[in-house]
Amino acid sequence: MTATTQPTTGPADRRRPTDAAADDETSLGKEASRSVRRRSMHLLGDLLRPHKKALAWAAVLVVASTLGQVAGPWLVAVAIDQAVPALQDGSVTPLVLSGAGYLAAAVLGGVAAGAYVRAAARIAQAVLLDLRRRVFRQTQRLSLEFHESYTSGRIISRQTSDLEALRELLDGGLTGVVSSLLLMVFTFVSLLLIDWRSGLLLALAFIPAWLLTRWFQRMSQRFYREQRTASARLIVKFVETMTGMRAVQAFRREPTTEADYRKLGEDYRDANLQIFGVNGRFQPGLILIGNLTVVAALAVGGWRVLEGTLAVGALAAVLLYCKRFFQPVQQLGMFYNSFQSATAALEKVSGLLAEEPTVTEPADPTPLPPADGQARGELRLDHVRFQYGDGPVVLPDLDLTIPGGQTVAVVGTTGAGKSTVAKLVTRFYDASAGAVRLDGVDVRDLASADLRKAVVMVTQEAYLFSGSVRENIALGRPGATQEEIEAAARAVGAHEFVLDMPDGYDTDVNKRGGRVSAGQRQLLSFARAFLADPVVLVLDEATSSLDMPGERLVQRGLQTLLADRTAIIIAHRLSTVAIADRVLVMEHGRIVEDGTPAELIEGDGQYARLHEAWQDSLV
Ligand SMILES: Nc1ncnc2c1ncn2[C@@H]1O[C@H](COP(=O)(O)OP(=O)(O)OP(=O)(O)O)[C@@H](O)[C@H]1O
Repeated sequence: MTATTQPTTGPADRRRPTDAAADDETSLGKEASRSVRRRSMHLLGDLLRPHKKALAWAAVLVVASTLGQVAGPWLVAVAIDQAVPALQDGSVTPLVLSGAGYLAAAVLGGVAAGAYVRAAARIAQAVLLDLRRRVFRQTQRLSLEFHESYTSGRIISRQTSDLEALRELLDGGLTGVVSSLLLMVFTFVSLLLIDWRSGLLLALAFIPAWLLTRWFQRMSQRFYREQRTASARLIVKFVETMTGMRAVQAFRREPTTEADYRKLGEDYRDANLQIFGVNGRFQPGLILIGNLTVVAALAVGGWRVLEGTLAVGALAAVLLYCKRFFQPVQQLGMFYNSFQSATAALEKVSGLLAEEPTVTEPADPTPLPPADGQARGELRLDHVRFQYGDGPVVLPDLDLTIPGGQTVAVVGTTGAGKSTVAKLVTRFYDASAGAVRLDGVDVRDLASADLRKAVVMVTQEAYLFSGSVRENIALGRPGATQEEIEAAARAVGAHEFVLDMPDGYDTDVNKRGGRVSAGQRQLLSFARAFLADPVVLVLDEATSSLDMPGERLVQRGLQTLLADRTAIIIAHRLSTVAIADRVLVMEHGRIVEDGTPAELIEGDGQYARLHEAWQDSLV
């Protein structure tokens, strides 16, 4: 399909506002923002559900490691306030016990922290693998309509940079966030238990820290969205330019594309700078609040020690706790960055995953009538009306019957709707009204496997997958034997040049058929279609990229391919039209002429004029 590999712009972009289309918005409304968040959370829940047990184990480990950490200052307080005085009284045991306790807490904390990191990593990797697969499966599942509006660059950025952002968060960030949060809570509770007045002081200091964090959250959420959008646009531009490199160079578009790319690169840089600007205020702000709190705790605590209302050891523990409390806050701030970027990524990925195919599989498919010696492959377009999304009507009312076995050539001015007819017959799109029927069965009622077997489309692009020539032909019928593959290649006239290739049928065609000419690529795709042996064949502009000798070669292959099956050929080349039983001339979505090539040439319509001009061009 041309459309799946070439990003479209223009009309496609103003069509159906897809769920995923929202991902280009940088500032969403409140309601939209909430629904996007709900959608992301739902996806996250869905991804984590299979790991419930592992998550519970990780939670046990993180609690154990945090307990190990907060026990330290408390044991210091015990040592100073109780063990040291006991030592002065001649008893060593309390000091030995608190020392041993400190050691045990440190070992427990360390071992549990290590096990937690490993457990969390296992969950994270499993979730990422699951998500990667889901995104890939989804992009294949979605209809052509989606791919024509959601550029391939955007899908690439979903699968790469967005999943990368999630990986960064899950790999390290999330582990850190959870243990940091827990450490803060445990530290605060321990402080309250040791000296509730200092606890209140800390709670007071937490107010400006909280306000600062909220400000940071708001700003960075916006800037991270902008950053991700800017990064996606940059990738889209890059992919578009690379996939359309021929057109870029042919039309000397390099300066324009470079200017566009530079502008997008600058936008990306600016978005990043904004993030750093916010970070640059948030981090030092928190450090300042943390240090001021320690100073205040020391001043108040020192005074109370002098007064005799606070023990020296308790003061030491208070100071350690105050200092420690703000360490995770800082860490949280740092993790918050990757958290933000991962949330934005998750929003976009969940948008993609929430898309539903517009062409759906019937719940209760109708089988095609069995072949009973009668000609099969009758196509009927029953008062078909069609428009792309909510765009203008492309086909107002197309009523057409193509008897089984007939070869129909469709010609007409550009934009007349010829390719649209092909897309409806192959059910890449569904009619907006009316129906397309194959042997009397509405194509919407056919199982997609049956439809794909019965109707095959060969496009101008004749896409070859990386792999051998054999594999590429065999795509027509998986499991075909070497003899069948060769027979198909022979039938369409591809066998000879395949044998001339370095490894014959085992030659790797490389990506996009780099080693074969356009005509040869076309013949290989004919062989693939021949092997598939469909009842209906649709050829979209199949010969338009060929030179004359190449065309003659393809022409012969084409005739073999068309024999005994219904065929719709959308062609600009009148040489292809000549082999058709019937010609349809289309204009503005309507059939304006319908007849055999000879009849139309005899007449004085559009086709006669086209044919005359073509004849003149040949002399
Ligand atoms: N994916 C799409 N989204 C929105 N509009 C589309 C899409 N594809 C085609 N159109 C519009 O539908 C109309 C018919 O297009 P179509 O491709 O069927 O014409 P065509 O006769 O095959 O033209 P050509 O000979 O140039 O290939 C055009 O106006 C085109 O702009």
